[in-house]
Amino acid sequence: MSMIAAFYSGKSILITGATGFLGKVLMEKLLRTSPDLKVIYILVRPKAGQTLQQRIFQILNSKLFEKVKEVCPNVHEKIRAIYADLSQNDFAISKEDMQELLSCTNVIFHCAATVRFDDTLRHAVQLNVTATRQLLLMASQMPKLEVFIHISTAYSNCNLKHIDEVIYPCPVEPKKIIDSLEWLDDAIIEEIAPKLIRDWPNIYTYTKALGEMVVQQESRNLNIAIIRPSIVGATWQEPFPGWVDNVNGPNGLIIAAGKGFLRALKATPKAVADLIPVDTVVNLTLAVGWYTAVHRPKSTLVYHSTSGNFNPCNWHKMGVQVLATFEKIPFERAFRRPYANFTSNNFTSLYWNAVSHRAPAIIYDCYLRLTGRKPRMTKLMNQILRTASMLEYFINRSWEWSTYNTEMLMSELSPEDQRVFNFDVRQLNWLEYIENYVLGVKKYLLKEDMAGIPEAKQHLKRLRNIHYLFNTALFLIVWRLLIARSQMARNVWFFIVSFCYKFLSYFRASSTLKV
Ligand SMILES: CCCCCCCCCCCCCCCCCCCCCCCCCC(=O)SCCNC(=O)CCNC(=O)[C@H](O)C(C)(C)COP(=O)(O)OP(=O)(O)OC[C@H]1O[C@@H](n2cnc3c(N)ncnc32)[C@H](O)[C@@H]1OP(=O)(O)O
Ligand SMILES: NC(=O)C1=CN([C@@H]2O[C@H](COP(=O)(O)OP(=O)(O)OC[C@H]3O[C@@H](n4cnc5c(N)ncnc54)[C@H](OP(=O)(O)O)[C@@H]3O)[C@@H](O)[C@H]2O)C=CC1
Repeated sequence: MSMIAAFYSGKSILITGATGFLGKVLMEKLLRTSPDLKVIYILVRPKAGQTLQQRIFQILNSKLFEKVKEVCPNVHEKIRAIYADLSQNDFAISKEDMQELLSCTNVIFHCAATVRFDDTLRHAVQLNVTATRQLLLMASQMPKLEVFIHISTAYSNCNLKHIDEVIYPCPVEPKKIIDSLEWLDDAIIEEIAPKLIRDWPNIYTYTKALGEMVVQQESRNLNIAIIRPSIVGATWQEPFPGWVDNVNGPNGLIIAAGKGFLRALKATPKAVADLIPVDTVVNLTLAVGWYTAVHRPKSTLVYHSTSGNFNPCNWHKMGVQVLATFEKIPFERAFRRPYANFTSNNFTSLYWNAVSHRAPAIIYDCYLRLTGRKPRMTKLMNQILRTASMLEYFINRSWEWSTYNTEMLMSELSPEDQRVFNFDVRQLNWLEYIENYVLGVKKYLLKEDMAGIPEAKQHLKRLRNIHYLFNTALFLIVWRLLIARSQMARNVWFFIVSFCYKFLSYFRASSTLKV
């Protein structure tokens, strides 16, 4: 019997961010491995015209939850959705709901965050710092609480090269920032933001670092642990390989490359691509929840959920495998044939952007205009290039994350727990994982049918022919223009023609001799 699964049985568990990528996989694994847990409270807000109930219904009826229903048929009864907006005071939770949460919760998983790199400082602080503080305050009023797990990011200290499993202080106290945001107006906040974030690459990583500091300062006598995942990718094994559901991180770029929009990326090929499958992060998170509740470490432990020092893969290897998978399982209706170049050189990157990205977009938009349609490619290309430039920081550097706590925990697990809650990425086969990842992007994000693969391959062949035709025509036009204007070009042309003629004559003569 798994000790971890047994620990969660009969428990009332509160999850924030349960509608997000990580939160869904966490909820799924909990319900599948501990179907007799008491209840999972999830703090949800209505979104995109959907009520709370509609959102939960959609999640629980998705493919991700198919396996759960086999072991936990009453899965709908196990989930209790509570209306909450984490950017509001007291999370806008009703008094009755708050009372229930305070009196019943045994375990908290705090996953909610704004993960946008370009969010406003005010909103990012509200979500990633103030809401964390508020949740800790709530936690301190929960008599039955056994453990509080805070999900941070391995990049919260990405201004350092070597990162230990400790909480690093930020130059400005989170409390001071929270207080000043109360009276400063938005324009001033945006003006001071770059000065505040200093050598952090964006507001997201900076506010996640502040969030960790808040956890340390407000921990009181709570039993807390922090998980720091690196770049969270599609599922590796559970509940099935390749599941993914949003365009964050590598996902959007894989789509852009597979559809032939993105053909070059400013990346350092040898830099470590520190991807970590989402199910690995979830397994570690659940194991940490159990360990922290049962062993009650004296201080707040930080666990790195990274792959680089266990089983490193670099961007070159990853890119090559992504491209190889596009050959086997192409995406439908590609704009151009998938091809990608990683370059770390600024000039080359500018060149590729002009020639491989902007020029084809402009030509295609001209074609759309001429055929009476609305141009859209330049706008889309600008969006992709903006996204790629926001991710550049992370694909041009390598970090070293120490993993003492993660390794210690691995050795504390029973063989059964090591199997059921496997977070040992040494066993991960990158080539297989990336192939499943790309397949998952096609199936679950793009919702493309596998039956369309032959047609997609045909489409790519047509694009290749168009490409050859275009290049030949371009070459002939340029050459014709050159010959018309330059004596030098004419000389070269006559030299080539006479050389070919002589070669052919010699070849003919020697073949006649043999006969
Ligand atoms: C020789 C060999 C060579 C071989 C070469 C082979 C090459 C093969 C190539 C293959 C590539 C394989 C390797 C890839 C490298 C991956 C690097 C990953 C690094 C990740 C680091 C993460 C570290 C930290 C991890 C963490 O700790 S946290 C998680 C990370 N957090 C994020 O990733 C949020 C980012 N995002 C935003 O920050 C905002 O999204 C924002 C972008 C500002 C837009 O913002 P905005 O312009 O306002 O646009 P939106 O309104 O958001 O969206 C407007 C429209 O664009 C869509 N769209 C939103 N996003 C994205 C996105 N990404 N990608 C695409 N589309 C997106 C959205 O669907 C909407 O479409 P629509 O609905 O209009 O149709
Ligand atoms: N994805 C990654 O690569 C990495 C993620 N992380 C961390 O993991 C955690 C989860 O990330 P991930 O699942 O990818 O992110 P998502 O963006 O997929 O999910 C974010 C979750 O937070 C919720 N949320 C955001 N704002 C509010 C609000 N005002 N009120 C209530 N809920 C809110 C979202 O709800 P809604 O659905 O309503 O928007 C959603 O459930 C985060 O803490 C992130 O920092 C760390 C490293 C890497």
